[in-house]
Amino acid sequence: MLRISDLHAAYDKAEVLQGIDLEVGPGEVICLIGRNGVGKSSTMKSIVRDQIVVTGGEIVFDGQSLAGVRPHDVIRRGVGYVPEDRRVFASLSVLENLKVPRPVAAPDRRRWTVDEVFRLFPQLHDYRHRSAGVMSGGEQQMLSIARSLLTCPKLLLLDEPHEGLAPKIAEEVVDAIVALKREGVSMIVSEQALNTIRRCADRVYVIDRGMTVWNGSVDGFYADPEITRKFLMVQ
Ligand SMILES: Nc1ncnc2c1ncn2[C@@H]1O[C@H](COP(=O)(O)OP(=O)(O)OP(=O)(O)O)[C@@H](O)[C@H]1O
Repeated sequence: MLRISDLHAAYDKAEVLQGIDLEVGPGEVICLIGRNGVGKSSTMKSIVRDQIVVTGGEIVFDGQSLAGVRPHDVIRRGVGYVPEDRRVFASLSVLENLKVPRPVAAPDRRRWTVDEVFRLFPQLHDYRHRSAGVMSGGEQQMLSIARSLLTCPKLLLLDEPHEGLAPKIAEEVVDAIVALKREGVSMIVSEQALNTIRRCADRVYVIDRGMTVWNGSVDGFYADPEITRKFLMVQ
């Protein structure tokens, strides 16, 4: 579904990605792990061409290169993106936010309706007439995921989905990720919480200094304490 080979990417002249290789298969959930600032968000931004410039390597989605494809066309092709800062429209109500995505005519893709995303996130239904800007961080995260589902993604990119959320809300967001996995949605999740990795990941990629330095199964990840020591502990 998605293959990234030797990806290099830069903000202005600062090259922050210097060799990312990864693959996501249909229905697969992979977690990107690594210390702060190693390039997890930048990898996702490179896929959707958000702020960053790809300077080398290749990103192939659904058999087609994404080189030169404009950000909104990447979304139209079936990549859903939930950025770390959520980007809900603060002055619009929950329902109005959910009406923003334009319907996609793609018979091969799972279509999501507003009612279905309300079933996934019942709080959003309760608050459907409330302004998004006054909702809590967790509710905004749910709204951002729900809105992105309405673009009927084949692949969903979730950047630190429960960053800064209270534990109970964070758990609800993880429950939703697990439910989406059951629905067969492929996902790349930037994740630090080991509990979440155990619950949803099929495979893990460890990123360090803009490069993928390890990948393997979740069991393989936990079986090798050296990986955590070398790439995840703050030095
Ligand atoms: N918009 C930007 N302009 C310039 N540099 C940036 C920008 N966004 C990120 N960077 C830099 O790129 C590098 C990689 O950052 P990135 O956000 O991808 O890391 P991360 O692994 O997602 O970390 P975190 O977990 O802290 O979000 C860092 O050195 C960061 O300072």
